[in-house]
Amino acid sequence: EETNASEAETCGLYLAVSSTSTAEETNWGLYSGRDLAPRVSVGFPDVGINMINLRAHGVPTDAENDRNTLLSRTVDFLESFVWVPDPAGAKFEVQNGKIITAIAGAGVLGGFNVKLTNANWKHSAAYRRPRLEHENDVEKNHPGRGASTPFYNVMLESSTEISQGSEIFVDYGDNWEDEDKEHELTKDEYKKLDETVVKMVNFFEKHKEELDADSKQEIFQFLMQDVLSAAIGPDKAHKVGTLLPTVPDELPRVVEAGGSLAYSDPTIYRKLEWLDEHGRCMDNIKAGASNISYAGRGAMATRAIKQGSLVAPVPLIQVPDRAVFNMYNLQLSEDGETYIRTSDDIVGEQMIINYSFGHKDSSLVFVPAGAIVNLINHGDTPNAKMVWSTHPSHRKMWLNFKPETLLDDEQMYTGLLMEIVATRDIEPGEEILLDYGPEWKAAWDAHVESWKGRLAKGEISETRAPTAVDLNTKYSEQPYPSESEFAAPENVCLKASLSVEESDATGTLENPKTWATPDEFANLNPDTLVNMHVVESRKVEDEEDGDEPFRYVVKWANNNGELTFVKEVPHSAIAFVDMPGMSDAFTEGAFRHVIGIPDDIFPKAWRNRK
Ligand SMILES: C[S@@+](CC[C@H](N)C(=O)[O-])C[C@H]1O[C@@H](n2cnc3c(N)ncnc32)[C@H](O)[C@@H]1O
Repeated sequence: EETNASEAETCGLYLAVSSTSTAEETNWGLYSGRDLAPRVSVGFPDVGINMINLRAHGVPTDAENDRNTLLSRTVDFLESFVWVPDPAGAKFEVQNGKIITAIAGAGVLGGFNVKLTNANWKHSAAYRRPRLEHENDVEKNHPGRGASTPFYNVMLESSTEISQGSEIFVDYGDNWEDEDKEHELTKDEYKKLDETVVKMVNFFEKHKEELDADSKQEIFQFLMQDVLSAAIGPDKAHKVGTLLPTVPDELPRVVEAGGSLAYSDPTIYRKLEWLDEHGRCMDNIKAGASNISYAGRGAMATRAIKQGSLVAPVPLIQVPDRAVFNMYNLQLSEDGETYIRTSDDIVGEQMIINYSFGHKDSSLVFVPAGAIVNLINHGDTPNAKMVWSTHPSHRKMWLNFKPETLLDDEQMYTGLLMEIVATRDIEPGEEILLDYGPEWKAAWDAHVESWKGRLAKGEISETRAPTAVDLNTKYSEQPYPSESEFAAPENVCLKASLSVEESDATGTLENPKTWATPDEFANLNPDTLVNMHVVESRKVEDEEDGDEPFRYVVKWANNNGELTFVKEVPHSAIAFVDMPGMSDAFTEGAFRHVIGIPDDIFPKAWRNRK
C-alpha cells in the first residue's frame, strides 16, 4: 500500500501519465498538486548532469554494424529527453563542442504543448547557485571532487497561474514549435477563441427565453461555420470545430473546463483524487547538504515517510549499452564542425555514469528521471530501497526483453518505472540513503585509497582555486570586485547579462549606455551573458531598486576589442562563471561508478555479461 504524503502536508507535484501519451506509448508527465501563483518554484530545484560531446565519444564512426547503430539510436533517444545546458547554468562548460544536460524531474518529464506552456526555467537560480553551508573548506581538495555535478539549483518557475491538477508544460524555447503550423491555432488565437465562447454562452443565456432549440442550433452553426471561417480561414475553423461541442447547450462545459484546449483534452487537468490514485507523489524529497563526507548534496525527506511507502517514483531512460558513456581523446575535425576520436583508448566516462543505475552482469544502464532522485546517496545503513512499480503503465514485460531490443521502435519511450520505498519510518528532514551495492562500495573505497596515495606522492595538490560557485557565494553580500581590485583566477571569468536602453549615449566612460531591464527581470539570460569588467560599484540606498544591493558601471569589449561602458547594471545581472573545461566536472581521475540495482530485482534476461 502506498500512502504518499504526511497528514500535515499534501503533495505539491505528481508524476502521472501525461495527456501527450498515446495508446502505444506512455509519456510520463508532471501535474501540480496545488494552485500556484506566477513566478514560483514548480517542485524543488534539481540538478543538471552534462553529457559532453556525447555522440563523438559514444558512437564510433568507423563501421556500420548493429552495435554502432544501437549506440547511435541511444544518443537519439537520450537527446529527446535532454536540454541545452543553459537552464542548468552550464552553457560555458566547453569552448567548442556540444553539451546536453539531463535535468531529471521537470527537465525530462515536463510535457510539451506550446499552447499550454505554464512553466519556464529560472536561469538566474542556476547561474548564481549558492554553495552549501558545509562546503566552507572550499580551497581544499577531496576525493569527491568531480564525482558529482556542480550544476544544482536548477529551478523551474510557473510562468502563469497554474491551477491545482494542471499538467506542467515547460517552455522548450523557440526551436521547438509544433510542426503542422498552418492548421494550428496560435496561443493568442486560443485565447480569443475562449473569449468568444464566453460571449456565445452569455448571448444564449440572455436570449434563452426567445430562442427555441432549432433557432439556437441554427445560430450556433452560423457562428461556428460561416463567421469563424470568414474570420480565421477554413483550415483553422475546421480545427476549432474539433475543439468545441457540436451543440450550443454544451458550450458552458468549455468554460467550466478552463478553455477549449482543456475541454477537448480533459487529461490536461486531473482531479486530486485521480492523481492520488493514478499518480505518484514527486515532492517527498528535496536537495540539501549531505551528511556524508565528500558526498556533496543529498536528498532530504520533506515530510514523514512511513516504512514501506513511496519515497520517489523513478521513470527510467533505458541505455542498452553503457559504452555510449565512454570517453576518448577527441580532436576537432579539419572543417571545425565535428569532433573525432584520436585513439580508441577509453580515457574516462561521462559523469552521468555516477547517476545511472546498472548491474555488474549487464551492459544495460538506466538514467533515472525522477525529481531529486539523482541526489540520493549511498549509505551503509540505508533507509530506502529500489522496487519495480506496480503502476499499470510500468511495462513489466520489458523485464523479459533482451537489452538490445529495449530501443526497438515499439520501445522508444520510458516504459519502466522503478520506485524508491522507505525500509523504515523516515522523519521529515532525514537524508534518504540507498545501498548502491557491493561493487560500488568497493570502487569508492578503492578510489579514496588511491586518491590518498596520489596526494601523498604530490600528484594531487592539497588545495584548489575557488570556483565560480565559491566566488558567487562570497560576493552575494558584497559588491563584485573591479578589475583593479581583483585579478580573477584563470579558472573563472566575470560575466553580466547586458542589454541596454535605446539612447544617444555613446557607451564611453564619460557617456555610458544605461542597462535595460530584460523582458524577464532577474532571469540571468545566458544568451546575453558576456565577459566584462566592473569599473565601479555603488551601494543601493533607496527602496526603488527592489532587492538589488549594488549597481555597477561595467566595461565590455566586443570581438574587435571595442569597449562599451554600461551603467546601472544590477548585482543580479552579474555572475562568475567557470572557464571552459575548468569546472570541478573536469577534475582528473574523478570517481566514476554506476549505482547498483539489487541482484534480487535485476532480471535474468538483462544479464548479457559474465
Ligand atoms: C547519484 S549521485 C548522488 C548525488 C551527489 N551526492 C550530488 O551531489 O550530486 C552519486 C554520487 O554521489 C557521491 N556519493 C554518493 N554516496 C556517497 C557516499 N556514501 N560516500 C561518498 N560519496 C558518495 C559519489 O560521488 C557518487 O558517485
